[in-house]
Amino acid sequence: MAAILPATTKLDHAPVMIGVAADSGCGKSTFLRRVLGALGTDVKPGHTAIGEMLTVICLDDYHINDRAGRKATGQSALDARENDFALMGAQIEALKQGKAVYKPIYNHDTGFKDPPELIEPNKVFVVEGLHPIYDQKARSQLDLSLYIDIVNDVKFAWKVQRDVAERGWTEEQVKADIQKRLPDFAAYVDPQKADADVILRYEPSDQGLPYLKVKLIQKKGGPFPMITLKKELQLTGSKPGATLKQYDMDWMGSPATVVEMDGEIDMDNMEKQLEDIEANIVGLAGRPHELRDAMVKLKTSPGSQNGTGLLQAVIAMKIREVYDKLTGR
Ligand SMILES: Nc1ncnc2c1ncn2[C@@H]1O[C@H](COP(=O)(O)OP(=O)(O)OP(=O)(O)O)[C@@H](O)[C@H]1O
Ligand SMILES: O=C(CO)[C@H](O)[C@H](O)COP(=O)(O)O
Repeated sequence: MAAILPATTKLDHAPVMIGVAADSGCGKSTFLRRVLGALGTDVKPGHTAIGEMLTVICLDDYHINDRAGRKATGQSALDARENDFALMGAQIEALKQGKAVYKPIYNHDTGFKDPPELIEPNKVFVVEGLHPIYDQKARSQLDLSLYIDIVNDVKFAWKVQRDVAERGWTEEQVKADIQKRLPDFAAYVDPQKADADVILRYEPSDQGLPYLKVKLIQKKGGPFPMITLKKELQLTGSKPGATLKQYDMDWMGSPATVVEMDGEIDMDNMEKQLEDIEANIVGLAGRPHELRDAMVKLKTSPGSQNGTGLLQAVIAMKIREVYDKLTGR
């Protein structure tokens, strides 16, 4: 079976490719729901989520070995040597050219590789996983790349909360698992944040965990259409309140403009506070109250009260802006 098929479908524009790099369990599902909302489309859940406008490719499918194979090599799935970047790059390039591909499948339930599946052309592809920006070939096909940068203390707090409550792990086991992944994460995943167009970084709040300080780090002169703030904004109400501010910084050698939110929206006064935030943002390019409405719609999803949800919703609207610009929609 050929891994790449000739172009058959005539799209009226080249597919738009969005790369989302993040460690596993970092909230990509929630983020993708926000992107679907901004594009006004939906996908059918399945191994590969596919809709009439957008297809989500999980790059775990390009793991070379199955779980037992990795045990034999002694290498983790984060290790570049465990991922077929040549095939990944060739298939992302083919999809960008409007071709169909037979993409491999890595089955997380069984730990085996399943038979390849046919991926047909679509208007937008989100390629998400550990390494969308790692290899030059795949990276060069992306119209926009996002890195979700979660500092270890935050990752640890979330994982403990989920794995201890829902999966029967002890806190020590969660800690050991994170520690085991750290060297390969630092070697193969984390460096991608230097090359991403936009970085969403989660740190502990100045008021300490569980509150968060979230930074939207927008590289200057790149494909991400930047937002700025009219002024610094303080939101009061229930603890801890929130501060939104903006400043410039050097991000790993690139000049960047950062919009930061530290703290939380008062959920009893959510709509009003979101209106104040939305009115204070310059360059959002949305419909009136779109940000407020998107946040209210997903208010029970993780992060909807803090900067993770707010700035994910902003990025989702920006993905639509990039799509509109590239396709003349
Ligand atoms: N913004 C957030 N604020 C707080 N907790 C979060 C946030 N995003 C994710 N989490 C935590 O992480 C867990 C995983 O989130 P989610 O289900 O969206 O990730 P995922 O899509 O399974 O991860 P991935 O696809 O990256 O493996 C949630 O159950 C929640 O505990
Ligand atoms: O980091 C990961 C990406 O999701 C997984 O650990 C990797 O894909 C291996 O999967 P599994 O643990 O199911 O064998």
